[in-house]
Amino acid sequence: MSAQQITPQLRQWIIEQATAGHTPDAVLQAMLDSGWQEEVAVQAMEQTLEAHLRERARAQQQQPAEQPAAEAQVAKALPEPDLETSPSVVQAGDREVRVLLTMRDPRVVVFGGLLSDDECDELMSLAGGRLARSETVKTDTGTSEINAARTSEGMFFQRGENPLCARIEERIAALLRWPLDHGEGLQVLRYRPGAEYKPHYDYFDPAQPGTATVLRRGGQRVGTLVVYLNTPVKGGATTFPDVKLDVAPIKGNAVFFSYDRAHPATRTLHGGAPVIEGEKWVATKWLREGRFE
Ligand SMILES: O=C(O)CCC(=O)C(=O)O
Ligand SMILES: [Fe+2]
Repeated sequence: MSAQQITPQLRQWIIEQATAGHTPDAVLQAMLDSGWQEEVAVQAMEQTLEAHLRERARAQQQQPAEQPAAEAQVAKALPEPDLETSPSVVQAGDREVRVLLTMRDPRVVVFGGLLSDDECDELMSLAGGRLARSETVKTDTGTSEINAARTSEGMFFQRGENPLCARIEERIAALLRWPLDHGEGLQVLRYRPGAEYKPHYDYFDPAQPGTATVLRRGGQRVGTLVVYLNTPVKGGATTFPDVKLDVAPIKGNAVFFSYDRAHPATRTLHGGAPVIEGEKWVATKWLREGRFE
């Protein structure tokens, strides 16, 4: 076999598997199953998930820390736009963004014109060639499978990977008053007709065995910003079933929601409704409670 390269795509795939809660062993096994040389696979894992591997060694000696009861957690700082002086617009660094809707519980804010049409088009074309059907590793067998709940195709950019991503990341950091280094790289998803993302929570489930490990890198997710890169012809709303809210996917607009704890009580259950006609493209930015390096 010729020398195998550790590509950014491979590193991104490893991070996706880890953030989906799969153990390093399962991820490694999936790589070996799909033809990676063990030496290359291990090196890729180490480079990508040093903290992850350190935690695995530690986890063999100690049980993961107990999660405090949801009620016992104290209020923590969250990403939040500055809407105090004006309810209709917010200055997001280099761009003025419209505020179209705010909801207190769950905290949801819909923004208008976060990205220009040109920025949306450029982001779609940068992501286009790198889209792959979102795969996850089956925890029981360690093999890869297509996740039926998520029929979109996706890719991750590294943070600051290109000038456009860097500009958008700075804008989002200013918009939500949340440090740039507390954000994951932008994820781009494309839904074709019939594709959907069934209702889910974006925080890492404390009941999953892999979660304690995943949290070593940046801690919990505390906020999500979904930016619409195009306007599907029909379907594709972002839905919040607990509060019966549907957000229309409109090019350049974005929906933000935050969650102070990893618990359904946040009412941040949400999904991408099936696309009926045309395609739907989104860029998702997840915000962590700590530095995501
Ligand atoms: O496509 C959508 O509207 C929602 C996307 C989403 O939930 C996510 O990326 O986590
Ligand atoms: Fe989500």
